[in-house]
Amino acid sequence: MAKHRINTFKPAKKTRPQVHPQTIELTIESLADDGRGVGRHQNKVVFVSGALPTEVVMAKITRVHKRFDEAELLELLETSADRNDPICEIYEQCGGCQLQHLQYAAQLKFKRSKLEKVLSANSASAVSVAEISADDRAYRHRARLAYSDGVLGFKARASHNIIALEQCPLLEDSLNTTLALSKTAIQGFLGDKARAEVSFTADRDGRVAILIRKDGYVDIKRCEELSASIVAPAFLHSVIGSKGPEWLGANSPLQYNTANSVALRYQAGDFTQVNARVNQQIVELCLKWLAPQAGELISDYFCGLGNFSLPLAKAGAEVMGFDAGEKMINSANQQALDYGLSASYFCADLFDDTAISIPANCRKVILDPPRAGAKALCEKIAAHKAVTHIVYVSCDPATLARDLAILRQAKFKIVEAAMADMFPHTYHVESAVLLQR
Ligand SMILES: C[S@@+](CC[C@H](N)C(=O)[O-])C[C@H]1O[C@@H](n2cnc3c(N)ncnc32)[C@H](O)[C@@H]1O
Repeated sequence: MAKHRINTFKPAKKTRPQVHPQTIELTIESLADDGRGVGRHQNKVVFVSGALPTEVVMAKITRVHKRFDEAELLELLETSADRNDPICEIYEQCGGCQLQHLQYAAQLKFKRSKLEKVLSANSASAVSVAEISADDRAYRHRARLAYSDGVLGFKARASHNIIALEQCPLLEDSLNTTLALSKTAIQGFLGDKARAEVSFTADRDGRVAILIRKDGYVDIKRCEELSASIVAPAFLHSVIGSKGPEWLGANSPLQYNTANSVALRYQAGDFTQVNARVNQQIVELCLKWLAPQAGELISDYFCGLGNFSLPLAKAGAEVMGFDAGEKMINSANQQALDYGLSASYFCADLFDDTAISIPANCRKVILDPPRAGAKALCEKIAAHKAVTHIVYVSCDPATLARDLAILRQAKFKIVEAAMADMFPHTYHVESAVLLQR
């Protein structure tokens, strides 16, 4: 008798999450984009914060993912020759810096290699990378601190907690002095319950504007009292509440120098480049690359206050600038008038391709987008036959790589490149690339 075949389908056993040993030993092979060491354990990638290439470490797995694990450094068994003592006491806890344990020269090499990878992915490995850097300390002319539960400081590493800040070696001296002299008054003003963001901005003349954005209403009388207690040359610029009125106190404009003897006037809250010395060098390089001719039209996308285009106009070009920040556009137009320059600025959302305009007679373009890059704009430029020169200033190698690929499809070639260390001791990479067709 034929036996019936019984289909004994058994559901596959659920695979259990792999049990990881808590503590592992591994060799670090490279640095990830966010500055963590990358090693392998049982063929799986492990990111270890604080570990450097060539080091052998003991690490504790803290998070398990499908394709990689994350781990905390427990002990260094072999130490890299590039290891450094951090320059800040709270480096291990603070979320502001990621590379203080790496010698500064090696940080520059790491950042340069990130740009080189972008270039080689875009068939431009033969293009050499110029380097722009300045002091690796006291370089920040502005800082945005968080305030919660009575604590004023930077966000902690991998957490929403706030680390109380006394001094930061990356801040310009005037910011550290202001922090020391006004912290208690600001804490008294905000109390224990409020959550707020407190920004300090130092201008080229050493004045420091304090801008507070806080939960809830703004008590005008208490703002006046706080303003009176701030020690000059610092001053309370404004206090902005999430509900109700703003206190616009001493909001006279600040100034910082860009290139070509142009001083940008700005308000606390406007976008300014964090590192004025590095910024000046980048603007000078971009001016050299674009070689503005008298009367020729150059468009500046994501122009902010006109950091690139006012110096270009001063060099003789006619410029048009575009940015989403309405206040900055108004300010750029006013400064063009004050300097008697041929520059006009327009408000536009440059992520919306229907809002992007490229003038018909525009051969040269500069763009300086935020980290999200400029995909819609690059697609427009690619299709615009008149454009022959592009300077792309980027703060994110990943979106730069994506956008360069779009431009390459439209026959643009990368001819120059520079890595600018705008943010020493952090993993952020600023770069500029010149393309031509
Ligand atoms: C990296 S900053 C560069 C500003 C200026 N080029 C400079 O050097 O000071 C990026 C600029 O992009 C602007 N921005 C951000 N999102 C935008 C958008 N969707 N459309 C237009 N501009 C935008 C910001 O207002 C900011 O001014």
